[in-house]
Amino acid sequence: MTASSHRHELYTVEQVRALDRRAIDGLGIPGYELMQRAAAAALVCLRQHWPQARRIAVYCGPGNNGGDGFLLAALGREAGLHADVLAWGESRGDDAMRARHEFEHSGGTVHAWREGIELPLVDVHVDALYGTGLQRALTPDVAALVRDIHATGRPVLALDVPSGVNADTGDVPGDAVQADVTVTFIALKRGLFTGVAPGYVGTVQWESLGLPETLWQGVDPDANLMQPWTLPPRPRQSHKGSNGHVLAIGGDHGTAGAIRLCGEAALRGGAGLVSVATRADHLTALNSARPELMAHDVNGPQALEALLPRATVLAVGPGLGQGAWGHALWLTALDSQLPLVLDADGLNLLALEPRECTGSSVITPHPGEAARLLGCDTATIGKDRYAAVRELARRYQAVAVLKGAGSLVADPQGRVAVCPWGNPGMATGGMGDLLTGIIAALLAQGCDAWQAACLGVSLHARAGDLAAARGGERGLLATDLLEPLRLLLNGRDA
Ligand SMILES: NC(=O)C1=CN([C@@H]2O[C@H](COP(=O)(O)OP(=O)(O)OC[C@H]3O[C@@H](n4cnc5c(N)ncnc54)[C@H](O)[C@@H]3O)[C@@H](O)[C@H]2O)[C@H](O)CC1
Ligand SMILES: [K+]
Repeated sequence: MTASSHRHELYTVEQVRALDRRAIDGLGIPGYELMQRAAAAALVCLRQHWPQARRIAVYCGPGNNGGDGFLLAALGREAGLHADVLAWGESRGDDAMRARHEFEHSGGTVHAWREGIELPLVDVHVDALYGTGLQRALTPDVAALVRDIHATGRPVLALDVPSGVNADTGDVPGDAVQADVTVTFIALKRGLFTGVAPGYVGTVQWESLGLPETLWQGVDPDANLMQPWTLPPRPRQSHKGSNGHVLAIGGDHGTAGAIRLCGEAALRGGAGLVSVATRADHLTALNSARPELMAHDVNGPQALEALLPRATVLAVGPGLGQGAWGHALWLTALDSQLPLVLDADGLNLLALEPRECTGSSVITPHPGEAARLLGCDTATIGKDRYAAVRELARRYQAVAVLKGAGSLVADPQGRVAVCPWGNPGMATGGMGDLLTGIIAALLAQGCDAWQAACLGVSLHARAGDLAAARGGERGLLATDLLEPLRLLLNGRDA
């Protein structure tokens, strides 16, 4: 493996510290050398992104993140940049203090930052306040500094982690630096890619600090970033029966749209046949809107059971409701032991009547549904999305998709994949119904639950990015994703 193969691997802070230790104790590279390499890599990154920058301000915190900042400022001065350094708190630790002294001995001046002082007018602000050592919300004074930095309107380069972001979970307990670029060292921290963190990191640039491959031997990443991929082209002799039959179940009175979106997404996702089991009063609308869907009036479990023999995959929940009708269909679907995707009210019913799912099942909760499924509040889910998605998969013995910025996929064995695509325009009604249909379609085409969930989440999010790139995020509708989805599914997005 080359170092670049770590570009998609995500690690916990504890693992990164272990890699740190391995470099220092195992490879004999002093911690200070790592700091020097981090500073040099950060300066290269700064010059790449802002080649015209002449003046920088570096805000140094008390630990080694601050140490990186002092050395970056010293190197910047050597390279002809004007570097203002403002330090918050006394430097702790030999390396950080040594770095501060190196900056001062190079002729630099460290200004003690205190609340209310005027920030220097610069081209780029460098955030070297906190990195992986952040343990709690920023103190009010540092939070005020962060707001002052944002108020200047000048770009921000964050060293290793934007200060205020929990590098392990992606949670931001208070304020945090809003970076344009985050240059992160040695390994990608998993917290940079999920929860609220994606809104703070800007462009993430990974720097290996030139450490040898041996460093990573025996250290398995905690999670992996999804990469663009799609299904291989269809065999020429395909026929509609060879790509499965999705049966979408839902659409109680007044919520026909959800199950229609799910059914249509299953068609666009490549399923050979798609049927919809729903209320009688929706059939006309469904047939006229999308005649390729086979719409069935099911008034109860018996009517649904009559449809099951022809189905290969179930999509259960969009618009299902939690009344007697929906509950009876939900129970029949789960008892069928067919591969299934559970979403929306299908998940709310599961939270009320918890049970393990069959082998090939995928559950797709947003944070609120996840909270109900785990018996906690939504804030707890956001505090550690990795723990939440792993618990969902374990408890329900299904592949779990925890939706939201940086959607996560976990299997019951604890494997986790992170989606690096998607945008705020996708936070609108119907997007979840689409995802359910896409995942069902991929199951119907032979993907196992893990593949179907990962590919479905990535295609859905990439389609959302393509659609937003065309017309903007505001006003993005679920149906806007259907055409880009088809392009991506067929590898035609380039
Ligand atoms: N392996 C690598 O990736 C390298 C990491 N380097 C840099 O070192 C930091 C980690 O340094 P550390 O001293 O452990 O912690 P921080 O500098 O992030 O934090 C400083 C210190 O502050 C205290 N603290 C934590 N949270 C708060 C808070 N909310 N309020 C006040 N004080 C707080 C705590 O005691 C911390 O220890 C890493 O990010 C990299 O930038 C190496 O230099 C290069 C290789
Ligand atoms: K930082």
